[in-house]
Amino acid sequence: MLEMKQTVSGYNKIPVLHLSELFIGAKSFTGVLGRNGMGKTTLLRTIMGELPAWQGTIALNGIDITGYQPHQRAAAGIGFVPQGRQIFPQLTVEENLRMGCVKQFSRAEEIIGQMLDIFPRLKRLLAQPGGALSGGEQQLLALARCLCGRPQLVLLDEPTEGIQPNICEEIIDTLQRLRHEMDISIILVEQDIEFLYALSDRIHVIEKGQIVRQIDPATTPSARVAEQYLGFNA
Ligand SMILES: Nc1ncnc2c1ncn2[C@@H]1O[C@H](COP(=O)(O)OP(=O)(O)OP(=O)(O)O)[C@@H](O)[C@H]1O
Repeated sequence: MLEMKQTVSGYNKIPVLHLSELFIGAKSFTGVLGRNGMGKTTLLRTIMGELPAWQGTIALNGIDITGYQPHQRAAAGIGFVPQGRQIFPQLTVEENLRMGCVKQFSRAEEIIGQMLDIFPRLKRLLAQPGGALSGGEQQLLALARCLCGRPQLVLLDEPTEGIQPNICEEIIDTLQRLRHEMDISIILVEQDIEFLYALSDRIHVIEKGQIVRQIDPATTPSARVAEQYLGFNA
C-alpha cells in the first residue's frame, strides 16, 4: 500500500527524517515508537505531504505521490489525525462530521450514520460545539471526521495524549472494530507502549529520524521495549 524509499525531509534546510525504507501493507496496523523529538510527527507530516520530501520517493498503491500536495494525498486515500486533534471548536459535532464528508457531500447523511454506529458516544453530543467536548471525546470526533473521508490509510499522531484511561480503552476497542469493519491501514504514533501493543501488528522504533528496529509485539515483551527505547519500565 505505502512504500517510502530513501526519504529525507526536515525543517529550514535541516534534515530530520532519513528513512532508508518503510513499507506499510494493506489492512495493517503499524506502530511508531520513539522518544520526544525523534521525528515521529515529521514522518507522518512527510507522508501527508505537509512537509515535502527533499529526496527519495513515496508511493501509494504503486502510484508515485512524492510530488503530491496534501489535498491530493487526501484525495488519493490518506487521512491524518494530527496531535492536538484540530477539530473545529465552534462547530457542532454534527457540523464537524459534515466537514469530513466534503468529498461526498451527497452521501453525508449515510456516512455520518455509519460513523455514529462506530462511535456511539458521539450520538448524544451531535448538537454540542466541538470545543465543549472532553479531550477523549474530541479525539473520537477527530478520528470519526477523518474516517468520513473514506481514507485507505489513516495517520494517527499520539491519540492518547492527555486522555483519561477509560477513553483510551474505548479508542482501542473502536480501532479494533474498524479493523474488522473497514479496509483500512493505520500508522499509529504513540508513546503509550501498552496502547501500541494492543493495536499494532508491528512496531517501528524511530531514533534521530531513522527506523532503528522493528518489533513484533507477539514475541517481544513491552516492558523490555519501554526500558530500552523510552527509558522507563512500563
Ligand atoms: N516546525 C518545526 N520547525 C523546526 N524544527 C522542528 C519543527 N517541528 C519539529 N522540529 C524538530 O524536528 C525534530 C523532530 O520533531 P518531531 O516533532 O517529528 O518529533 P516527535 O518524535 O514527533 O516528538 P514528540 O513526541 O515530542 O512529538 C525535533 O528536533 C524538533 O525540534
